[in-house]
Amino acid sequence: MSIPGLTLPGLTLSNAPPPTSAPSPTSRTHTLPPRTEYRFESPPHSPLTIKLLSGTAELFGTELAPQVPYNFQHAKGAVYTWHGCVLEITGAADGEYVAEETPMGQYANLHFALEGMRNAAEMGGGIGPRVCVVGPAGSGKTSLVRILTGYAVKARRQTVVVNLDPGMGMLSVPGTLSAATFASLVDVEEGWGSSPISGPSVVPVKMPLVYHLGSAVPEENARLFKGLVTRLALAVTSRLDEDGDVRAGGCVVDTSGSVASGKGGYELIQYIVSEFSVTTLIVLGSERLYSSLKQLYPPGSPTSILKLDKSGGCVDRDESWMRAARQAQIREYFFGRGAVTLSPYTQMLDFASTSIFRVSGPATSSAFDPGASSTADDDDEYEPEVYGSAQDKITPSLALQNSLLAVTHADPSESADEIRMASVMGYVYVADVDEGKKKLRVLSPVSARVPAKALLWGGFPEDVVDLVG
Ligand SMILES: Nc1ncnc2c1ncn2[C@@H]1O[C@H](COP(=O)(O)OP(=O)(O)OP(=O)(O)O)[C@@H](O)[C@H]1O
Repeated sequence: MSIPGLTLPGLTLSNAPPPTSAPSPTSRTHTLPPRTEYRFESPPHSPLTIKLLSGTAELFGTELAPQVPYNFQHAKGAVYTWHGCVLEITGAADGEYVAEETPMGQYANLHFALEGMRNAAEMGGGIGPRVCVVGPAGSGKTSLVRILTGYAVKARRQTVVVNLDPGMGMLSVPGTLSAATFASLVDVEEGWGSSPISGPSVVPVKMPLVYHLGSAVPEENARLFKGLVTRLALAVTSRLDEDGDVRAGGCVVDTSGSVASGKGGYELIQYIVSEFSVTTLIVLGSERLYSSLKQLYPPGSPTSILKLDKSGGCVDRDESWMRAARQAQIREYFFGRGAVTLSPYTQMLDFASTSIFRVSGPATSSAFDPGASSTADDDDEYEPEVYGSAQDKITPSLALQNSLLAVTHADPSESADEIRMASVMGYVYVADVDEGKKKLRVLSPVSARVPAKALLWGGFPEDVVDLVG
């Protein structure tokens, strides 16, 4: 047990420890005193393996099972211990050290405060805390959301996690916005774990609701972003309203660092807070942001603001690191990871039977204007580019090769805006385009025919050139 008084359901069921083996010659051990963490950066091409030999430890809020090797490749992270532990590390690290100063005490206190709100909600039949984490890029927002989710699961809560940072996907590919209820263990190695559309998983899978934003930062597509935020918020709110198991758990929303940059007077943060009726706004790593938001949400407003320390372990990731991480996430979506190897399904599609819509150009419909009443639309300094309408049905060409297509729930006959705003069933990868035979060879994570729905192409994430040989 990492945190006194909490139990971790399901761990032994999903991660049975293998027989203990003698340490390999390349391995080393680290003895961690209580309340310290082992921080590591694993290289892109060889795994760093961490095994808990004794004591208790957790990675971003999820407890490590004893004697189980966890593999990390092209990853940065920290294993924290409340009561002390011994770790066995195997493989080369790009960087590793044990840190004594961490904000984990603050994060645990926040968890207990949220538990208090959840208990009160349970007693009164109301909805639990709606938490939103904001801060600059690399300030540790996603890590904190994972920690809060892991602790909520340990406390036997069900919490809805919402990812509004399209830079990396949650239970999906990059370029998406998504929401999922976490009632079971969060995957230690894989971040958020697997969704059913990408095959079996060692830990229980979560069913995400996914939308295709198709850009890396919300401002590139601010209007569409708002529309999708509204749709996600409606879905999450109705889930919280209707599902008694989830209601008290509330939700935790992760955001993109770009919305904290101050452009437009934090208009997108205000939009998110209002759509999700956020009760608790957590600011990480920026005094300026905290001070500005305090003016927007003074004491007595329904949203309370809390500033927490950024972990000294948070590391900046340059564009080439992020690009490699995105490509790895897409590869895992189709092929799985580590022991869970998936067999994606290849199929041929006739040009005539596909309805592919290019994502580009300004949104034209006046009906699609979810942010029209927003004050910042009048802000002269803030002129977000409005791209993203599903405008033209295209004839497949070589330009599609190596790209992802979002398979939406929309029928091709629906309006351009409905198609653009539709939720996504999953993604297929265009492995080959034969313009002569008018056929596409696509890779799909499930062995079923690609349904005759509207497919979206373009934008972000970038092409993955060597996904299939
Ligand atoms: N305590 C820690 N020790 C080591 N690495 C850490 C620690 N906390 C976070 N990191 C790493 O730092 C990087 C940035 O953290 P994180 O992704 O949580 O930040 P973020 O604010 O969500 O970033 P972005 O806005 O760019 O998505 C990640 O690679 C994460 O794994």
